[in-house]
Amino acid sequence: MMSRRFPEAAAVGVGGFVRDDTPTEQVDRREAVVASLAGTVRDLVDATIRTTLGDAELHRIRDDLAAVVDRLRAGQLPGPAGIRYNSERRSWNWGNAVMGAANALAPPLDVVHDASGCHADVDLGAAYEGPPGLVHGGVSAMLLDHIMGETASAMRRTTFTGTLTTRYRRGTPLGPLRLEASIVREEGRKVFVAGSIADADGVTVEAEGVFIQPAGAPAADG
Ligand SMILES: CCCCCCCC/C=C\CCCCCCCC(=O)SCCNC(=O)CCNC(=O)[C@H](O)C(C)(C)COP(=O)(O)OP(=O)(O)OC[C@H]1O[C@@H](n2cnc3c(N)ncnc32)[C@H](O)[C@@H]1OP(=O)(O)O
Repeated sequence: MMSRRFPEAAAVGVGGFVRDDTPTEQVDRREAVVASLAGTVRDLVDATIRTTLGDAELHRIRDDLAAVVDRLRAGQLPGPAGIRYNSERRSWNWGNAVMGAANALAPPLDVVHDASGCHADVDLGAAYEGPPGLVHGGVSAMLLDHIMGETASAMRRTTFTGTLTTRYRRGTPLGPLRLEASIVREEGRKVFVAGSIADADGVTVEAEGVFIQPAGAPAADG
């Protein structure tokens, strides 16, 4: 498996874009496997939060899980997963906090690029609670940061969050939610993006963000 820095990443001084010539079909197969594992770990997180079992049983379960962790540790990357891509332009970032297929902490967000920007439908459970029954404000900001960042990047350029402003109009209930984002305008290396989270009754959080193409990164249309 060949590995070298993505030239654009080197230009902007950011590591972690790694060329990886695993064929797409093999990447897809592996992604399904790690996503299935992460799905079960996500169930584990939810089950752990909501368990009412007694202390002795929880100690036994903890020991069983510690043994599972040891099995996973038998083969590990030396650091975080980063973003990998192959010559067919298939890229994968399985550790990403918001959409990483292998990351049980990620809801995960399945972002769809559409004509006006991006949207995603997500169903947030007990692990994302802040106020009782409501989504943690930091989680809302994290999900918006991601979908707005993907919108700014538009699958063709690197942008980083410069400023993200969120307005929490009312509590966001746990359960099914819709995220949307679109580009408002661009000024040089700055991309201004609007985003929102909505439940069945309408918008709960609005956001504005300035996403910046780092100096040295290729021009928007380059
Ligand atoms: C070949 C294609 C490849 C495509 C690859 C696509 C990959 C897509 C993959 C997956 C999508 C994932 C989506 C991710 C979503 C999540 C995003 C995050 O979580 S990002 C992590 C959090 N953010 C940071 O850690 C940034 C840390 N900050 C910085 O790195 C710098 O401060 C940076 C880049 C933001 C600005 O640095 P400077 O050196 O470029 O900035 P200066 O030259 O001083 O300013 C340029 C302009 O920007 C304004 N500016 C600078 N900083 C600003 C800020 N913080 N807020 C607002 N404006 C700012 C300035 O006023 C200036 O504007 P004037 O040109 O004068 O009009």
